[in-house]
Amino acid sequence: MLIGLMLRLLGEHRAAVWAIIVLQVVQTAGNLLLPTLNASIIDDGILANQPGVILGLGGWMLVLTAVQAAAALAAGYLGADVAMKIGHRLRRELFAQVQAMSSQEIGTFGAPSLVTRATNDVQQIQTFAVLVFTMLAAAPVMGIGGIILAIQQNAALSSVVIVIVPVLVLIMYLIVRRLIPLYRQGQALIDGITRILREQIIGANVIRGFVRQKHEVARFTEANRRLTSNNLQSALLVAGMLPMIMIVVNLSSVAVVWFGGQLIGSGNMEVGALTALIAYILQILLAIMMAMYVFSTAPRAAVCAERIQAVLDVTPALAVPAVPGPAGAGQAATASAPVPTIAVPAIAEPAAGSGGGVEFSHVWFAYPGAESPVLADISFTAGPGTTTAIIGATGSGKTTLLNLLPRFLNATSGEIRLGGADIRKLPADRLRERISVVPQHSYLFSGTVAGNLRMAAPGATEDDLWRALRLAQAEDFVRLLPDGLHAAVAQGGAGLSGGQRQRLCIARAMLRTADLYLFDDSFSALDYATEAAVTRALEPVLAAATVLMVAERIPTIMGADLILVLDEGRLVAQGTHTELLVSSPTYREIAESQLALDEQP
Ligand SMILES: Nc1ncnc2c1ncn2[C@@H]1O[C@H](COP(=O)(O)OP(=O)(O)OP(=O)(O)O)[C@@H](O)[C@H]1O
Repeated sequence: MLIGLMLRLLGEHRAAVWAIIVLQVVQTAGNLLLPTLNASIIDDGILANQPGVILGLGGWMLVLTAVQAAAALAAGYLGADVAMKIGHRLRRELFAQVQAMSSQEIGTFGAPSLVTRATNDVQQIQTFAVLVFTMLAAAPVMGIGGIILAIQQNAALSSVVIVIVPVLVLIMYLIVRRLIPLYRQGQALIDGITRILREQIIGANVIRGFVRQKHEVARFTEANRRLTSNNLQSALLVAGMLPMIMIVVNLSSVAVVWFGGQLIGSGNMEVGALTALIAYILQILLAIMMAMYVFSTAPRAAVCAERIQAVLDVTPALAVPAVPGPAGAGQAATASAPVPTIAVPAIAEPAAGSGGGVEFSHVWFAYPGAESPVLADISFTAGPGTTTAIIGATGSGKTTLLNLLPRFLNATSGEIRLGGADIRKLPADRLRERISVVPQHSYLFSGTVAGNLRMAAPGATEDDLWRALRLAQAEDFVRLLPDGLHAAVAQGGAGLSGGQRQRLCIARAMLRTADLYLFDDSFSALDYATEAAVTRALEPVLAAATVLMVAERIPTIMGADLILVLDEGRLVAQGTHTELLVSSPTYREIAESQLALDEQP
């Protein structure tokens, strides 16, 4: 997985990667030549009393060192540059993928894990790439070159390497085998701690309100302890590797000096040759250590690569297939739901000027892994220029039904038509351009009031923005903000009241001229008078469009052309207010209970 991912990412940096390899070869070759020059200085210069040789070879050593330093610098710079670009690309790919994923798909990973994958995991891959460029590229040249040059100095003494290498490889194998599960567990623990932190920051007031600080501190402390313990275990293993290697390396140096000393004593070896041989053996061992270090970090990078690839491998269920497959393609998880599925027709252009009439025909929907469908066999028609209200108990599937239209969720079976065209045949963006949504939870983004409104219509003028604010009864409070349209809005709209946020969301939706407007309980935070003012203002603007609105309050919906009554995912009745009062016991029950509440003193 790691190799596959790296090869794919390095594809567009081939020239830079080759340059890094060449530069590493140059700098390592320089490293390898230095002991031979040094041996010549000792044997042919110092011992032979030849100052000219010492100066000449010393000069070459200086030149070589300069070249080596320049190559190392250039390789380091290029390596870091390519690694950062890999990280940049991975983050971009992950971001685009998360944008394309449906809420169910995001839910399977969890938002905190996706954040860790796009930050920490990418960082691990980046760090690994730097190590590969700096160490792994140099290690083979250094190791193989060192062996050749060591044998050249003395073949018999060089055989010490044959003993050491398997010992070092065994040490590395044992440690890496233990590291892999630890790193895998470590990344999951980071996900966990991110999730707890996120919940505690977002839900700070709930925690304080229920005086649960102690419990939350204990929860965080436990997660923190487990992460620390995991990190300590892996750090200890990596740290323990170095002394073990050093023991093996030092013992081998002692052996070389011992046997080399005897060879010099018997006149079978020069002093310079022994110094060079020791230097080469150290270089061979250094090469092995570098490779071992890279391999000891590889398991963490491999785990991260696996986690990143798992996200990238998701085929977003909402992506419009080039050649459409069966319903729910890319939505494998829904296959287990006990609902029928049908084939998707081929992509076709929607009928031009067909308006925004909505038609549901035997639509079913089940969340992935759910035992029973949330929506069952829903059929209704909402003509252009009409308002259709959806009412039902909490959890009856109202939001789910609305979410099917812009394909935030894909129907498991059945057909939904907008303006006569099957919505699965339309590219998601084109479909969504025809729809304007006021979501149940009024979410605003960090920026300004104008920036938030222009999400719906980037080209809107300030006059347009004020007009939309006026429709949503939001003009007055925005005028009172210190910078008006340019007042800062915090993430999520913190700093604004629920009603203010809701009115800004309504204004945002009103900026878009759409065929279909979806209001999901969009007046719930408004008082009766404001709600009545908003609906009055919206009426002429929405006259030609199709409006689908979820609402809890009977007065909000009683003027609707069609009211759908949902009960546990089933459409139990449809009609106008007057019709339903007669024909639907469920509707009558809702109406009577609200009336009773309203009449209470
Ligand atoms: N992401 C999800 N995964 C699994 N089940 C879900 C998910 N979202 C909602 N549900 C379930 O689907 C059912 C319908 O939810 P939905 O939000 O559509 O109801 P609703 O009628 O809009 O409720 P409310 O009036 O409380 O907003 C509920 O039983 C809920 O538990």
